Formats: sequence, C-alpha cells, structure tokens
Amino acid sequence: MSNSLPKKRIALFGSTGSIGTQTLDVIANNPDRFTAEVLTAHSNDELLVEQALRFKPNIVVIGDERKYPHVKAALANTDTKVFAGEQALEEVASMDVYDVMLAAIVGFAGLRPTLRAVEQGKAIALANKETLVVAGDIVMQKAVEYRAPIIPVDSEHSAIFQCLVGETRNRIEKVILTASGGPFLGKKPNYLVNVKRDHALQHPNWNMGAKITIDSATLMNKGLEMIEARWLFNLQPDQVSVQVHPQSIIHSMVQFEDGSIKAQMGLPDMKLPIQYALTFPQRLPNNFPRYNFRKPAQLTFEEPDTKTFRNLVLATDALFKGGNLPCVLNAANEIAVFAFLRNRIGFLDMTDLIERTMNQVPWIEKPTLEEYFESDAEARNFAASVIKL
Ligand SMILES: NC(=O)C1=CN([C@@H]2O[C@H](COP(=O)(O)OP(=O)(O)OC[C@H]3O[C@@H](n4cnc5c(N)ncnc54)[C@H](OP(=O)(O)O)[C@@H]3O)[C@@H](O)[C@H]2O)C=CC1
Ligand SMILES: CC(=O)[C@@H](O)[C@H](O)COP(=O)(O)O
Ligand SMILES: [Mn+2]
Repeated sequence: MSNSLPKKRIALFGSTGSIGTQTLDVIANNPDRFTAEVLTAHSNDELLVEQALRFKPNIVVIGDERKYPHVKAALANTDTKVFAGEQALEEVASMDVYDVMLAAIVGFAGLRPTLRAVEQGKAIALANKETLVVAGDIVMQKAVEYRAPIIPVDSEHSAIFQCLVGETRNRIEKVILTASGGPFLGKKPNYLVNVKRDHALQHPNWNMGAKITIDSATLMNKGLEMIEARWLFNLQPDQVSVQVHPQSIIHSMVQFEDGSIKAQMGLPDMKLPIQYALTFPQRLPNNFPRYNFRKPAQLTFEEPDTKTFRNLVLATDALFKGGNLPCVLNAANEIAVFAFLRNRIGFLDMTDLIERTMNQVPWIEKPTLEEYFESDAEARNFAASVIKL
C-alpha cells in the first residue's frame, strides 16, 4: 500500500529498556511511518549513545546527571541536543517536538513525564502501568480534559482494547485478564521461602525488565494490571477478573452482557502491542512469528492460587478500597522488589512488607496529585525503614 501519511514523531521515554529497545525495532522496521524524535535513558549512557547515533533523534535525555558529560561528548558532532536530570524529563515531555509519547520508563518515575505529555494533549502509548496504578483517576481525568488519547501497550490491556474495537455501544460485563502464573506456578510457600532472584527472573514466556519479571513471579503484576484495567476502561472493581493461562497465547478477554466473550490471541511478543499502539486504528503488516495451533496445542485455564500468592489479594484490596491505597501498594512493592533483587529480603518477605506498609500509611479517600506524591514518599520511607535499606 502506498503511504502518504505523515511520519509520526515518537518520544520514547525509557528507550534503553525492554519495551524501549523493542519499540526501536518497530520504528526501524517502519522508517516511512515513524521517527524517533526523543530518546531517554536513566543510567545506560552507552546504549543511549548507540541508539542516538543510529536513530538521530532531535533530543536525548540522560536521567543520571553524572553521565551527562559522556553523552554530550559522544554526540558532539551530531544535531542531537542532550539534556540531563529528572527535571529534564518533564521539560522535554512538555515540548512540542513529538506526536506520541511511548511511556516505557519503569515504575513511579514514569508518572511525572507522562502527566506532562497528557497536559500537552499528546497521544500516549502507555507501557508504564504504574502511572495508572498510582494516580489513575487524575491521569484519566486529565486525559479527557486535554484530549490526550491513552492507548495501552501492556499486552493484556492491548488485548482488551483490541476486543473493544467496534463495541462502543455495548456494555462490558467483565474483563478477564490472563496471567501466565510466572515461574512458580503450582509452588507452595514452603518452596517459595527459599527462591532466589536468578530463579525468579526466569519468566516462562516473556523476556522483560527485572522489575516486571519479579512482579510476574509474585503475581503483583496481575494485581497492578487489574488496577490499570479499571482506569483504562472505566470499569467497576468487580468487573475485573483474572484467569491463569500458562501458555500466554490468549492475552486477555472481554465478556459482554449477552455472555459473548472476545479474546485476542497471538504468540507472546511485545512488538505486536507496541506496533498496534503506534498505528491504531490501523494494523500494519509485519514478519513477526505467527501462532501455530499445534504449538502449544492446548490452551488451559485455572484459578489463581491466592492463598500462596497473596500479592494478588493485597492488590485486589487496593483496587476495591481505592483512594491512595493503590499508590501505597505500588510504592511498597517497588521497595520490596528492589530489596529482593539485591538479595536483602526473601521472596515471601515482599508480601509481608507490602501488607505492613498498606496498614501503616493513612488512607485518603480522594487524594490530590500532591497527596499521591506524599503517600508514595511516606510508603517508600516506611518500607525502607522496616527492612533497614
Ligand atoms: N517489558 C515488557 O515486556 C513489559 C513492560 N511493561 C511495563 O513497561 C514499563 C517498562 O518496562 P521494561 O521495559 O520491562 O523495564 P526496563 O527495566 O527494561 O526498562 C526501564 C527503562 O526505564 C528507564 N528508567 C529506569 N529508572 C528510571 C528513572 N528513575 N527515571 C527515568 N528513567 C528510568 C531505564 O533506563 P536505564 O536502562 O538507562 O537505566 C529503561 O530505559 C514498566 O512499567 C513495565 O511494567 C508492560 C508490559 C510488558
Ligand atoms: C508482556 C506483558 O504484558 C507482561 O505484563 C506479561 O503479561 C507478564 O506476564 P504475567 O504477569 O502474566 O506472568
Ligand atoms: Mn502485561
């Protein structure tokens, strides 16, 4: 098909991560459709420079200011402008140099730049689920106010989004998020008590950054995704459910009020939801591997084991109770995962730490943005003090 559409200018926040590098693959495969206008990294200055020399962005941002001299020197003979520091992420997000922000920073750090982009009325291709977990009500309200479309990248939410195309007049009865179950599916606490980071980092189906991989192993990822779905699709908490589906071929489903269920399927490959978020409502041809119905031939489903994987219970509590509780859950989880990855606490300790923090930080029913930031800080400080980080 001949293509006269203008190129979309992408601001890729978190270009050095798993989503970031796969987004650059999608951009490289479609040079007539996309340009990488902004690239941002936190600590990986080497990769950022390599990406900048290849994709020739207008702007790069290196979060860690100590790395600025190296990036600046390496790009001295190019047209790329170099910024550094946390504040620069927000400043660049506010600039009118791009059309779509692909929000692929990990964790709470992604919230502020994404909010800036929303306030500019930019389209957001949202991978950073923590943004909606922390402040979903405010982010979605601003998205309406500033007419900033938010298109999900997270595979489950992309699946739901795809199932909803053409269904604007039809009520959702519930969404069914699929969960792989992670590397410890079927295991019990007496096993989990001894598992170490390297084992937890081996996801059966997806190759992802360290934080989300640990979240998948504890089922916190599915808990965060329940909260993300609630805000993205304007659902009531009891309309969000989870089915364990170890093959990760069905990426999620929507059940409508006539009982019909639509599912979106495909091999587990994030390039597909990334590409769809950047081209929606169009689909682009590609040569990604296709699902063969013989491999895996059986698609199975089971209920999550919430007695063992209590993070899902904590996240469900946060989903139903709302207010600042999801923000507190998220902050405590970030501290817990950080500590587990450094072998400072055990696998099951993560859940205990999150639960204690949720019981400690005062509940606020309808927080302001400032109160979300304060709750985040309070939860982090408490959780870090408990484990003497
Ligand atoms: N990976 C996946 O398949 C999926 C990921 N997601 C979500 O997408 C987001 C990104 O995940 P993933 O790509 O796996 O994560 P990675 O850890 O692989 O990458 C994270 C990116 O964020 C940057 N970053 C880290 N900390 C900061 C900070 N404090 N300030 C600014 N930038 C920072 C990193 O920079 P640097 O490397 O330079 O330090 C890197 O570019 C997460 O929210 C995750 O939940 C959702 C669905 C699937
Ligand atoms: C690729 C993606 O979207 C991840 O969130 C993935 O779904 C993790 O898998 P589980 O959390 O289901 O193990
Ligand atoms: Mn997901």
